[in-house]
Amino acid sequence: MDPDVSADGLIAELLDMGFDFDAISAAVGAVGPRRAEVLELLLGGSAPRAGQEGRRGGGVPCRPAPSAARPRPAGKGAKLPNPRGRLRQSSITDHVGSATGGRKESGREASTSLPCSSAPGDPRVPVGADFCSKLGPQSRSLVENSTGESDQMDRVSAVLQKHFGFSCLKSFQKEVLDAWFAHRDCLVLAATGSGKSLCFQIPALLTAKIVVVISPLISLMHDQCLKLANHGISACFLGSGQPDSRVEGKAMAGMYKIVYVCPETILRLMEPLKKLAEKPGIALFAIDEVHCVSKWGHDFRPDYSKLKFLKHDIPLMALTATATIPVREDIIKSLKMSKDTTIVLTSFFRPNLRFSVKHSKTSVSSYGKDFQELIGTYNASRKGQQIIHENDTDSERSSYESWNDSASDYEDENVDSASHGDKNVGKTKTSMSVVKENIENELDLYQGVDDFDVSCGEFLECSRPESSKSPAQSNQTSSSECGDQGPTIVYVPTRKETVEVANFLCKSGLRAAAYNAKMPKSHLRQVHQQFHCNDLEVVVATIAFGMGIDKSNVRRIIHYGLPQSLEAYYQEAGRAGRDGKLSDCTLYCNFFRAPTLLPNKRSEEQTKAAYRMLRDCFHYSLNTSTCRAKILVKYFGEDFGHDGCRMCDICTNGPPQMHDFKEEAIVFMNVLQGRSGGETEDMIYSSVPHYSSGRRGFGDVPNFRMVVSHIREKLPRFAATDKMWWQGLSRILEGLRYVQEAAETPRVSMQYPELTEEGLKFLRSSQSEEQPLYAYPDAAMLLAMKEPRPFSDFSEWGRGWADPEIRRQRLAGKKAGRRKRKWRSRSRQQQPAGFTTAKERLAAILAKKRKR
Ligand SMILES: Nc1ncnc2c1ncn2[C@@H]1O[C@H](COP(=O)(O)OP(=O)(O)OP(=O)(O)O)[C@@H](O)[C@H]1O
Ligand SMILES: [Mg+2]
Repeated sequence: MDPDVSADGLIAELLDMGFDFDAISAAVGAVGPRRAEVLELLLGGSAPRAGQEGRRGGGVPCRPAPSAARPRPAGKGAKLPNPRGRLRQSSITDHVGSATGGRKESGREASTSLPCSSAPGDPRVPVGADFCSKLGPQSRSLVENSTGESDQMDRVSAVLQKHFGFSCLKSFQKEVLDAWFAHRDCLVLAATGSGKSLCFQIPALLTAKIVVVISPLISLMHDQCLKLANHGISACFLGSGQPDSRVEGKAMAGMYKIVYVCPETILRLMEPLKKLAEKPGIALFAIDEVHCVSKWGHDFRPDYSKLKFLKHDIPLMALTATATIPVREDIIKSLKMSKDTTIVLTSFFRPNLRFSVKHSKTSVSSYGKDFQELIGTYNASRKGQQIIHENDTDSERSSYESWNDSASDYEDENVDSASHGDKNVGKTKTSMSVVKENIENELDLYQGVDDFDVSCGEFLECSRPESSKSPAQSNQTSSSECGDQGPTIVYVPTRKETVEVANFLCKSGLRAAAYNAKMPKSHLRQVHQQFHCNDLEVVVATIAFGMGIDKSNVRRIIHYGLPQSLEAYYQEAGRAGRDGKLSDCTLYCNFFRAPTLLPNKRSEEQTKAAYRMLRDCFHYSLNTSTCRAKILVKYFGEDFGHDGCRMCDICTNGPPQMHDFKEEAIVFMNVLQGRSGGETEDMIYSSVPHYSSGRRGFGDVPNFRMVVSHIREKLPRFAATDKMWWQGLSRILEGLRYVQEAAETPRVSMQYPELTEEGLKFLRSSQSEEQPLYAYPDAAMLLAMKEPRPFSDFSEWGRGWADPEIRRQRLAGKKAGRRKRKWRSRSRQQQPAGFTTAKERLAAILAKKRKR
């Protein structure tokens, strides 16, 4: 049992995990501030206690993770090899030499003690033994002659068939292995799900040396180790959270064929690694998800950038599916990869992924509408099974049972500009800043690998559990528990939302679970396992459940809220359809709310890059005319050969009608230029409120809101136009290079638009020429046109808002009103026994703390 902790500390921790305050207070009230019990209550009694692998009642039995929580003690032979010298580059002759004669010395037999069998396809055959019998003395000249090449491929094929059950390598995998055989560094840029892992796993089977894999997430390392163990390959992962220090010792003694290490840990392991390079030798350093090396990448991890020391005499293999061209250049530079590095580049296009984007407030109030289809899909596929959502006492009900339905509170605090329009600009802004602060605190970021430490990390090779199946089939076959629908991953931006959405889906009868970095490790481990066993229909996760996760039958990826970059989006979408079957990737986002959320710790340079990535992502969602797949692969520098994917919402629905924006463009640009809107003489630059205030040091450059307000006020025919519509126009004009952002750190939406030379030229020529300016309206413009909002309200509200006194009054009124509503709605709810006491107790604790 977890030790008792202080109540407020516990509350803070649980809030961090994303649980609702009221649910926490009720749970604490019921069982006292005891972490394990409170967690168990919040997780609906399903979370196993530390070290205990459990499963939810009624679910299909899952195979327990082999040795996941049961590290074996180190064997007697687990001594560190003789420390001598620096890392020396291995060569193919070394590999073969070791394979032929070095097996005994390696000390690895302690863990590869399974009998050598000549039965074809037996995964338990020690690979080195098989090679030596096959290759004999000729093996030393493998690189030099063509016979050698075919021998290499024979060996690869044998290993591939035996351990992985695949009949042949993909051509890019062959190229990568060729580079490794030729002892060259290699940068592998290949689509998600294309099979990059195999490129560094196979070398471990072709030599008696060790492959060291640097990987950013322990959940990912866990995933791969588990699979390798099932394929008869010993592996382990090392992290600073590794509870069993013996695993590290054994790994550094060469007892596992593949050692996964997080970048933080490898820096600490330099000395033991040198010894390992001496004996039994390191065949390869692989850096998976290598985009984390680059600070221009979406998941920059500072410790990755310290990996350049790996550039010793051992080949480097760096792999990623989501690196833009600048990121690739940065990777090569940061890792000091050699000049003759082989770059293996495949198409990033995933032809079986069907992309679409939908507008949604993405708040509690829209769950019902947005998840209706998903709920219907699973419920329909489980015809005959009882749908649970009406039965509160059912044992399979939500694992995130919350005692309050705080939807109304939530909505109060998340005023949505889409529904209230510009007249609520000020109101929205205040709420947004509150929300922003909360969300920033709740964002899951890969700051430390410990967050994701979900297992003990030793995976000894074992015979295949489902021997009749090929490993390639093993996670496709038992999808009956997900109906025939395959599981879904819902990605949400915050930890709180993981709990809220999972709770909602559970109440609707789905087998759903939340996953975020702050949740207890035992719970994360269980979710992982249930997901892989097809025991869960939906995992609602933050980015913590993203990179590298390989499950073949994921049929749907739903992003409920905008991701922070297109790289992250494509990476997460890439979890779908890894079996090649048609799968859906749907992004729900609020077209009316430009995202503003950025990671907390960042330099100015990173802030700019983060805004740029966020902007690209927002523009992707607003696109109405270009094939989604085309935009995505183009983002990664690929020229999309086809017209379109013929599957995404754009390809199937077609673009909207083009519109001639010339008139509006001239009005907008004239105002930017400080001239009249073209009609009324008094509509001059200086009359725009705050125009010449020089706010934030942008001199006379106008604020976007004021420009729009000015246009609407002065030109009655534009009175009903929406600011978002004008933002859309500014995006079109920015695309044409007629306007640009004057702010030094451009946000997602334009804030301080200014005319460019091109724009001036256009304005001049527009007076004489009749040329139209045809363009496709974007999704926000289309929506704004569908729901026009009158100007007068905005004008009054906006003006009032500009007055500090009025603003103070309004804010005070709004706060009081919100508090009142929240209190009323809470007291209306029926609280379970003990709630009042718990609340009082908590209030007293918090008050006491505050006093101190
Ligand atoms: N030669 C092959 N033939 C058939 N299937 C293969 C082959 N190589 C790999 N696969 C399968 O492809 C799937 C995806 O592999 P893997 O996880 O290595 O992809 P990845 O490229 O690393 O993707 P991501 O970028 O998302 O991490 C795996 O289930 C693997 O078994
Ligand atoms: Mg991978």
